[in-house]
Amino acid sequence: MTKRMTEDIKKEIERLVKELNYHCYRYYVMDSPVISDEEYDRLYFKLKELEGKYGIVLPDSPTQRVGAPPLDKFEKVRHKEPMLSLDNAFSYDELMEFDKRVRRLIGTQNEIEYTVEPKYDGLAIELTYKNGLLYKASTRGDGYEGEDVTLNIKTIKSVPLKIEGANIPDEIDIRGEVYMDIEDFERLNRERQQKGEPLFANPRNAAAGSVRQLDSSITASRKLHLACYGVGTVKGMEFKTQFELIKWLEEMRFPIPEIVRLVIGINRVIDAVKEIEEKRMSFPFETDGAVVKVNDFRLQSLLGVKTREPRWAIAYKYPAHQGITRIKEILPSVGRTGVITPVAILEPVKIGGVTVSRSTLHNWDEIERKDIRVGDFVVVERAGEVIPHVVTVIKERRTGKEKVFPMPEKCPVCGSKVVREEGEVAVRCIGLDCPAQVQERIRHFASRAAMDIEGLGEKNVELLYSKGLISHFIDIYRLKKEDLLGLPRFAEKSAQNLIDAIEKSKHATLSKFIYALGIMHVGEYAARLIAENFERLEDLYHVKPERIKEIRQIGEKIAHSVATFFNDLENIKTLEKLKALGLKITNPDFKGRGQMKGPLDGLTFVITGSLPKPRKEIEDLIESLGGHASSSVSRMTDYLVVGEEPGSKLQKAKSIGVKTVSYEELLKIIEQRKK
Ligand SMILES: NC(=O)c1ccc[n+]([C@@H]2O[C@H](COP(=O)([O-])OP(=O)(O)OC[C@H]3O[C@@H](n4cnc5c(N)ncnc54)[C@H](O)[C@@H]3O)[C@@H](O)[C@H]2O)c1
Ligand SMILES: [Zn+2]
Repeated sequence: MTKRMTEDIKKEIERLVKELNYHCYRYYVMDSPVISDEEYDRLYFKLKELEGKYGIVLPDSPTQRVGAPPLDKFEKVRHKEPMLSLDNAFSYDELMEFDKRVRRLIGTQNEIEYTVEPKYDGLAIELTYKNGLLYKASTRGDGYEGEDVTLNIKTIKSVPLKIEGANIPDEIDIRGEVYMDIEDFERLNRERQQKGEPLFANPRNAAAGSVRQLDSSITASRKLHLACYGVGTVKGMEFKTQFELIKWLEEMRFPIPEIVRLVIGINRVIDAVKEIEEKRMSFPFETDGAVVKVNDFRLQSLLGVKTREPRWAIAYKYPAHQGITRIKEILPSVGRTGVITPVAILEPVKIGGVTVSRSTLHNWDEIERKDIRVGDFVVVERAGEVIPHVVTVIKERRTGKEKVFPMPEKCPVCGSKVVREEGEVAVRCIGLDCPAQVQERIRHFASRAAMDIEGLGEKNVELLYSKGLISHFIDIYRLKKEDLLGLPRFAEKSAQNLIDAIEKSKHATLSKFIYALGIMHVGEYAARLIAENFERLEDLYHVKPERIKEIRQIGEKIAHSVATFFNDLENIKTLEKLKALGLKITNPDFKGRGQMKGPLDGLTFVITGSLPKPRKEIEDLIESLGGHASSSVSRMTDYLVVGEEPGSKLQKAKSIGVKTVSYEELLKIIEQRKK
């Protein structure tokens, strides 16, 4: 390699180190990152690769250290044993490699015993207890030295100030994660928005920011939680395994991770990793992965540590659901009810393996509150099937060229006046013949979850509408093949296909048909509930709102909207015309009128410990009476049903003020509510 090339590589490494160190500062010190974790990880791995390939490692490289040094405003605390980071695996193959490495280093062919726990996305904390009393709490800092945050940590209600029992060590350093539930994070951000304070990018930053400031009354107001999963130095006692440690922590009333699995062999590890991935969406807090640890502490010390991370553990990372990108433009989009929604067109960004290029901005109140401008860098979140949305703007990255996007005065499609009703945030086009609305209604009618007419998507609806062939969904059933032939995009075969698809759609189920009608507030789920309760379409004609409201889980708004629709004579005429055009509706979902509200309607229950009957049976009972049985305690929980040997859910429930009842009390509640 020429001298020139070596120079270039050195420069590149220096540049990466400098950039990454800036991001570490933003992330670990200021608790306010300006790039996404995925982007950070990409740069980090690039640096690591160059370092490995060319053997150039700068002393201040982020690959050589954990976190960032403590802030001067805090007293410093030296950790007796360093608090390390974790190595990452992004695939099951990488987990298998980890297992192979472990077995090779130990020198065994046998399967290894591992624990698998959710990876809490929060702030690592060390709690030192002397003679049973909480003596000091410190942050991880740079791994060797952290910040003294004892006063702040003491305000977290689930942190035991004292450990009691026959079996307690003289001194122990317990490690865990301080975190904030997603709901509380969102509430906090809403409050900050109202006060014009900067928003936190995610619950992790919010938790870290709440602990790493000097006013403990602020920490106390933040609803923080703790999950303990590890230990540093212990004097006067000995733990043999990770699982034994966790059991002891639980016994001593420390909050422990929601799930801790003890398994043998890497295949069972992968099962547990999958289990946590499935359950994590129902956790009230963020989990960004699962942590796999060699269970036996003797084997752990045999394996030892590297500069930054132990060799006996690895974090399997789940796909992220946040990313950071730039808003290229904002487009007002007119929906089928005339509501105009601002949509952000984004520079495409990969979030959890899916490319996201648009995101809803909901309404202009939201734009104003979050101060979102064209050209801004924003944190975008995509969770499950929900449409991606903007969490916050990264104002630090503004150049001054960003543009405010005003509320339109006219409908961008038909030019009609735009109104905003009293007490509503939505802006609506009031044009009766607004093509956008008409086309959206037709497109909705034909969409997969509704009448499922293949070939009648956005483009073709627009084409047929512009040719005057359809101006209402009823016209779909008047289309003839001759109408289509000769249109751009339609040849003999494609025209026949569309006609066939329309013919097929005439055999619809009532639930899909109700959904297809596009009645305000009636989504797929509500449509199904209605179909479960009304046998025939005609039974809905002139229905009273009270009758709809009797249906379990259907509220005032939907009941009113459905009744209004079916009491309108024009609408009934349309439905009759559709029948005359050959529409045949069946209702396989009908369950009879027995589906009315149950005694537990609207209540959420969680079960912990062992009860007189199998858990599944009790959950079924709750659900059959209209209640909801959930697997984890959150603020949404109404009752925690407590059996013998309850788990950590009990503590969680107590710390957030969820009511607890015994099995007998549950039965009493049911009896009382039946009256
Ligand atoms: N966006 C940015 O600018 C930026 C900057 C720096 C770092 N980062 C991100 O931070 C991460 C690296 O941070 P890190 O070094 O703190 O490592 P990490 O957060 O990936 O993993 C290590 C930590 O996991 C925690 N943890 C949670 N649950 C645990 C459990 N059950 N058992 C053991 N530990 C558990 C511990 O606090 C431990 O210190 C990367 O994902 C990176 O993307 C982002
Ligand atoms: Zn319009």
